[in-house]
Amino acid sequence: MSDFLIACGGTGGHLTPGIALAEEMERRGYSSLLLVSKKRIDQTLTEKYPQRRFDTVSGAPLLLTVPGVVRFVSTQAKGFLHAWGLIRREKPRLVMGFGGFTTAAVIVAAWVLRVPVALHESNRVPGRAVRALARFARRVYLPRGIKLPHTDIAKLRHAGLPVRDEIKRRPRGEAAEKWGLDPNRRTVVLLGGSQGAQALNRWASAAAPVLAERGVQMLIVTGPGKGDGGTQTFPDLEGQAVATVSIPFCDDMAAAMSLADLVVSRSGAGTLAELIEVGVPAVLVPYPFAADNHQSANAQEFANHGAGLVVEETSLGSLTELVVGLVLDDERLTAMRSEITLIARASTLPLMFDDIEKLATGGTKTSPPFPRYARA
Ligand SMILES: CC(=O)N[C@H]1[C@@H](OP(=O)(O)OP(=O)(O)OC[C@H]2O[C@@H](n3ccc(=O)[nH]c3=O)[C@H](O)[C@@H]2O)O[C@H](CO)[C@@H](O)[C@@H]1O
Repeated sequence: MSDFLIACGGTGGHLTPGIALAEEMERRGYSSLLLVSKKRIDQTLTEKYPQRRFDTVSGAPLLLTVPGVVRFVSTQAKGFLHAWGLIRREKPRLVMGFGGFTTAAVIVAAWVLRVPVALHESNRVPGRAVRALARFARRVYLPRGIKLPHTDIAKLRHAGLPVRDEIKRRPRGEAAEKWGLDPNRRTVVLLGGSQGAQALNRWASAAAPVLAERGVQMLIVTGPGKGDGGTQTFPDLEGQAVATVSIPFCDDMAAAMSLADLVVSRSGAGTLAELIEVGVPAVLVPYPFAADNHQSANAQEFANHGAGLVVEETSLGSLTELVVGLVLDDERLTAMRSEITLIARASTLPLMFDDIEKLATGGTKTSPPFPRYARA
């Protein structure tokens, strides 16, 4: 039995908020089962949480080709049957979906079995899954200011993205030691989302000696399968060695962010929420092929708050100069960090958690207690 089934597979940006929700609900005395995909990133991330219960659900994104549609239908059907069995066995109070291709089958199965459903959209352009599934949900959580057309507004709430308990600022020395870096040097950390970003990795390799010359060290998270990792050193203007460390996957994002004076990153909603939690300014390079260009919308919002800058991938040629200027500019970095503190203070996450708990226990007018679905 699980109080919550949380469908959160497919990318790190879907999975980590699912873990964060499970952590919060555990504090409130509820159990959760997290449903993830069979993708390598899900398996890598889940290994870090042996104390949590995970299950895998089939699913594939909808590609508009004949094999793509066949694969979508067959994996969703398989996912539906599996989810049906799980819901009957686990008897959840609520099924929560964080979007993505593994959400659909689980949400539809829950709706058919009359289990309350809630959805969460983290991006500033709602994804296809959340748009299509909103009709089955009693509640849809959206980023502040984002609308979902054709959906009963009584269902909609604005809320941020839950981040895992471990995502807290840590002592810089401890973080530097983890990767053999110097706690007293300016540091740029490169992040490419959960899959890594080749274009940013190429930029970082070319920029590392230039940054080192100005005394700036780098930690580069290349993404799984996109590099072997290792340490290189380059001289600064006095001939002192400055390190650049590459790692394929970061299992301690709080430490990486705590070490950074400045992050250079893709603008997935997960990374942005974590940057806000740890309080780190960023130069954001949106993934240009994200659905409906949602990473640009995410990045623009972060920049509009004064927390960072946006550079399009087509302008990577100017990125090194911009990063060198910014990471050595104390006044600007301090101003950006204060803006981030203001964003963090405006968080409505506690309200969202209360609301989810109420939905699960039958406590709101818009969410009547589970009709015709009896908890055993
Ligand atoms: C290419 C693509 O479609 N990306 C989407 C994907 O982002 P994607 O999952 O790539 O990136 P996000 O920034 O949203 O989230 C990454 C998550 O993985 C964690 N992490 C990442 C790398 C690592 O080495 N270790 C680690 O733990 C991060 O701490 C974070 O929690 O889902 C997001 C949420 O729908 C979307 O906003 C993104 O546009």
